[in-house]
Amino acid sequence: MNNNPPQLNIDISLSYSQFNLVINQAIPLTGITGIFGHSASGKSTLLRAISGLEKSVFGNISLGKIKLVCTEQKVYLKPEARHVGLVFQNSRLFDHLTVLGNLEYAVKRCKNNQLFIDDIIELTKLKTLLNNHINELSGGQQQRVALARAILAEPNLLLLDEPLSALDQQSKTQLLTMMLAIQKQLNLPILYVSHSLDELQQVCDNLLVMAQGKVKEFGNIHQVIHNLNHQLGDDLIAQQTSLSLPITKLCDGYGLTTLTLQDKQKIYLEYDASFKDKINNGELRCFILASDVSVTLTEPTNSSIVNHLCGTINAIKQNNNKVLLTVNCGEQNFYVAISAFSQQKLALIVQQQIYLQFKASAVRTFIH
Ligand SMILES: Nc1ncnc2c1ncn2[C@@H]1O[C@H](COP(=O)(O)OP(=O)(O)OP(=O)(O)O)[C@@H](O)[C@H]1O
Repeated sequence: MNNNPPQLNIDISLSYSQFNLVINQAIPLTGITGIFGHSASGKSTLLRAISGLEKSVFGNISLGKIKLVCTEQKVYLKPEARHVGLVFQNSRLFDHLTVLGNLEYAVKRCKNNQLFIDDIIELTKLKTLLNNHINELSGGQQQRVALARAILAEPNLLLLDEPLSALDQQSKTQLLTMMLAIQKQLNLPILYVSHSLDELQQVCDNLLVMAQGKVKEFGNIHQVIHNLNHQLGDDLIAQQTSLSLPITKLCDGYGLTTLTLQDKQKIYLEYDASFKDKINNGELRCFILASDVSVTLTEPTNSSIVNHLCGTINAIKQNNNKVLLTVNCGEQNFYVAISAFSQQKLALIVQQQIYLQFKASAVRTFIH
C-alpha cells in the first residue's frame, strides 16, 4: 500500500516577452508550503498557473489524481473546475453584500457542502461581524472573510498570495494563527507566497524558493534555510540556524524557557507569554542569527552568557574576511559567522571540537 501523501505535480513552461517560467516540481499535498523569492521571481505567476488564471501554460499540472492541465491531451480545466481556492493581498469581496451574504454566496456555489458554515465562521472569528457590510471592515477583517469564503468553496488546495502584506502586526499574527488552525482542522494543503521569511518560518513545513522563473530550492523549511546560508552574494536571508525544538520547561524562576536538542544539550531563551499559542506539537520554532553566535575552545563556565553548546566543526567556508562555520551538535547543525582573523587566531579546522556561545536574547522567535 502506498502511504505517501498525494502530490501537486507541476511540469510547465510559460513565456512572457521578458520572462520565462520553467517549473518541474512535485509538492506533497500536506501542511503548509511556503513560496519565497525575490520580487519578480515568478511566485504569483506560478500560483496563477495552478489556479487556472494563466491561459498560456504548456505542460502538465495534476492535483492528486486530477489533471488540471495536460497540453498533449488538450486538457485545461477552468478555474472553477479545479477545486483550488485563491486568496490575494486584496481579495475582491462583494461590497453590496454583508459578511454573511458573502459567505452564503460561496456555500450556494459549492456542490459538496460538507463544511458547516458555523464552523468556518468560528474558525475565522467572524461571528460578531456577520451583519456588517464589507466597506465597514478593516483590512484584516476583510482578509478573514476572503479566507472563510475560499474555504467554504471546499477546495482541495488553498493558494495564498501575500494575504498579509497590507496588514498591521497584530492582524498578521491573528491570521497566521488562523492559517495554522485551518490547515490542521480541515487537513487542507496550503501554498503560501510571502516576502517575509519571519511569517513563513512561523507556519510552513516546506519551503520552495524561486529565482528567475525557476525553482532554486525545495524541501523541509529548516533545511532549505540552512542551504540558503551558503549561497553567497544572495541577500535573500540573513545567515542563521533555524530550529523547531521541544520545550522542556516553559518558564523557570528566571523567566527563561528551556528547549532541548536531540543530543540533550539545552538552549535557553527569554520566556514570552505568547509562547503558549505558538507551541506546535510540543515544539517551538526559533532562529539564531549566525552573527549572534561566538566560538570558544574551552567550555565558557565563567561567562554570563547562558547558552554554551559543545559541537564539532563540520565545514568552514571563507568569503573575503568573513567565515561561516557549520558546527554539528548531535544531529543539529548550527551556523556561526566569525571573522577570518578569529578563525586564524583560534586555528579552527574541520573535525575540531569547540563550544558555541550565545545569549538567551539571541534566540529569536517570530512575530510577537
Ligand atoms: N501578464 C504579464 N505580461 C507580461 N509579463 C508579466 C505578466 N505578469 C507577470 N509578468 C512578469 O513576470 C515576472 C514574474 O512576475 P510575478 O508577479 O510572478 O513575480 P513575483 O515573484 O510574484 O513578484 P512579487 O514578489 O514582486 O509579487 C515579472 O518580471 C513580471 O513583470
